[in-house]
Amino acid sequence: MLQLKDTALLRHHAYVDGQWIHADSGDTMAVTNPADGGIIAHVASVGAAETRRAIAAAARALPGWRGKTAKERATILRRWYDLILAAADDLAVLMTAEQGKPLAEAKGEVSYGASFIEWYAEEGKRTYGEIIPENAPGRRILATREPIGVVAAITPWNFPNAMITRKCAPALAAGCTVVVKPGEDTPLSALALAELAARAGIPAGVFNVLPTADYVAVGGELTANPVVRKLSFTGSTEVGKLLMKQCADTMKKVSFELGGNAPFIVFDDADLDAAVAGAMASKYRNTGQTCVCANRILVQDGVYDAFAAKLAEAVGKMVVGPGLAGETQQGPLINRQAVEKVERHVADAVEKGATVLMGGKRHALGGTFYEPTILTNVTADMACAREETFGPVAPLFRFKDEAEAIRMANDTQFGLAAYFYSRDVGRCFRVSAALEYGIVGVNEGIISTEVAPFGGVKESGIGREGARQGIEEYLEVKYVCMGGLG
Ligand SMILES: NC(=O)c1ccc[n+]([C@@H]2O[C@H](COP(=O)([O-])OP(=O)(O)OC[C@H]3O[C@@H](n4cnc5c(N)ncnc54)[C@H](O)[C@@H]3O)[C@@H](O)[C@H]2O)c1
Ligand SMILES: O=C[C@H](O)CS(=O)(=O)O
Repeated sequence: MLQLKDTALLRHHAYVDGQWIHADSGDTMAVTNPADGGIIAHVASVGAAETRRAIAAAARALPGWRGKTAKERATILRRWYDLILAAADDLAVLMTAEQGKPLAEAKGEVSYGASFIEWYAEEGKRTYGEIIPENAPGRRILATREPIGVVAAITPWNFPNAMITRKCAPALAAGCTVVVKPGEDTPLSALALAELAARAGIPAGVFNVLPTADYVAVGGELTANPVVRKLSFTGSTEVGKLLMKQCADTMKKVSFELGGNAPFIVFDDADLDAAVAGAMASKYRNTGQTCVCANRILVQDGVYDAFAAKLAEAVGKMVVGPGLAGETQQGPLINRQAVEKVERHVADAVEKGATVLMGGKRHALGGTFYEPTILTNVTADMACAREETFGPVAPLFRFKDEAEAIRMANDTQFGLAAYFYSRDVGRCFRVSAALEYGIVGVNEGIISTEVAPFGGVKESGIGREGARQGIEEYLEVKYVCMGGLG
């Protein structure tokens, strides 16, 4: 049984139009703890009909919500922010229980997620328009920014709190209303956010949450319903492509935060201890299950052996265990399929000539636990070079010079995050300019923050979240030509 201070945060129903509702069919889905496979809760699993009602509720709530001043919306969002921080311990326990990440990481995610609400409560007051010098006498030319309307948000399991607030905070601040479909593995974090939104005074219909195992039906309604004017999706590139096609018939505005294949480059002029610390943070965060995890570690020949030895020493100290256990630094993978993908990548690499320096097999804890792993002598023909492993595997590649490092780093259809370590300032500017990615960490392994524009290029996505840019995704520009002014 989950140990919560505020048991009302554990919700089992969908949240539609300010009401907690069962699925029309009575269907529920089990939410399991990846650490032990135990069932934490049974949650309503809704379908297309409930989705239509949620969209209709969001449409009804839109005039009242967009009709508030940005300051009035900011006051309510600020209350939501304060309530989330006050409930951080419970929100972290819920998150670790359903997703598996270590409790310390879960607490970090709650703060990170809340930071978007704090940031956009203020940004909503700055959605300035323009008065443009008229092109003819008797006119005033205005360009205003207006909320796009009803927004659909579809979010993943790996950051079950922050991926929701990173979308909903700018959307709500801009005056939009939102219908959220969270990942089916992790609905509890989303439903707890809905409970706190209600307590904060976010009006009925403004923020709706649809837990479901039938994501095809719910997603199908969200992408086909003409009342929905915007889809914001975070998840795999494969699903992103499908949803983009489904949105085409109603010409929705879309933004996508998709898969990655991050290179992590270590030049021979790098501070190797800093590079190891950065690699540990980037690679093994959330057991390697983040879109910006280092997926390929490229090390220049002259420092390859020294870096590998230092990394192995650090990895060997990691504590693997259930996320709720205090000392845990690496938890379980989300499910059996995730473990099987990691096993497939390791087996493929070894078969093609890679060496297992550390780990390389399921952890003695069983279940979905996997040993933190380092592979050496990895080459571009291996699956882990082309696909997102999404697990605790650090594949080390060799390169000779800067030109080869850049060519290897860019040799992918993905373009979300890239990292490199160097103490040569000229190299830092050259390489960050040459890397085909939306995000570049220079001598930094953790780069995500609400103040910066987060997003990918190529097949890693469209649009940005966070920063000034993040609210633009939920606004439309209206040009008003005011004539007859004499
Ligand atoms: N770029 C980012 O910011 C970011 C953040 C987190 C995760 N991701 C990516 O997400 C992937 C892992 O997350 P995941 O396994 O949840 O991804 P996923 O694409 O399988 O699922 C993401 C969401 O889409 C829903 N979904 C899946 N198929 C659908 C369909 N046919 N119709 C409607 N909805 C559907 C799921 O229920 C879930 O809510 C990785 O590729 C990771 O890189 C990217
Ligand atoms: O997994 C994707 C998330 O966007 C990672 S982060 O928390 O934004 O770094």
